[in-house]
Amino acid sequence: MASGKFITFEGIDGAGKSTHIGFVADLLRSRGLNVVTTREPGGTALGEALREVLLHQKMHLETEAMLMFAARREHLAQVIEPALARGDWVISDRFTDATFAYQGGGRQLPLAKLEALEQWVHPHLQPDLTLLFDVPLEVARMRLDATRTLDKFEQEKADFFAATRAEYLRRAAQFPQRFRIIDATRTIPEIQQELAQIIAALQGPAA
Ligand SMILES: Nc1ncnc2c1ncn2[C@@H]1O[C@H](COP(=O)(O)OP(=O)(O)OP(=O)(O)O)[C@@H](O)[C@H]1O
Ligand SMILES: Cc1cn([C@H]2C[C@H](O)[C@@H](COP(=O)(O)O)O2)c(=O)[nH]c1=O
Repeated sequence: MASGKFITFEGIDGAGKSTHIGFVADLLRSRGLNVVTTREPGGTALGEALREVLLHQKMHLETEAMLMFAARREHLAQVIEPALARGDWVISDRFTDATFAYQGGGRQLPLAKLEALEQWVHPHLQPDLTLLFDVPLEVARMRLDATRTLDKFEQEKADFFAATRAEYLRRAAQFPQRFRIIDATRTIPEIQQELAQIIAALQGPAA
């Protein structure tokens, strides 16, 4: 059986990552692949309940980081690991890079503490491909303001998002083999054209 791959979408709030998940999933499905789309925090009943708490309640920053990993543990056990074991492809709207970027960069939690949690929760699994949707803060803010009521993270100030974006970019430089930085200031069709090329290269020649 062909083995599925694990693709994650990352970026600061409003960068535009969620807009493209359906497009990439449809591309893969059009090639006959089984695709599971999911998100973090969330993806399971417990994860979605934790998401409500995480996105709307104030808490100690270490509690926040540990709850992100608790939701992830359940997500891995119930959704991600079984899907990959079946040979399905998994697309997740955020994964552990988000914890490093938001709790490590934005909230300034020591990265060593997050590395310890990562080692505990998924010592042997990393995404095959991480698409980092990158935009300047002002662009992200404008896109968010246009659309919705802001949650706890989206209400953070510019310096929080500057630190979050910087940590994403630092990780992209640290793990160049799995990260692709997408210039998300471009139009949606331009971005989709690049995504199609990246996915084709990841998948290899059509059968
Ligand atoms: N390339 C683009 N150009 C213009 N508008 C865009 C672009 N990409 C997304 N948008 C719009 O920006 C808004 C935010 O997009 P989206 O929800 O995909 O962002 P996101 O990065 O997933 O945000 P969050 O992480 O907060 O969910 C939406 O209204 C979407 O239609
Ligand atoms: C996984 C994860 C997420 N977050 C933050 C990032 C976003 O502000 C929200 C999720 O909302 P989205 O609109 O679905 O992207 O949660 C975080 O701080 N740490 C994490 O590990």
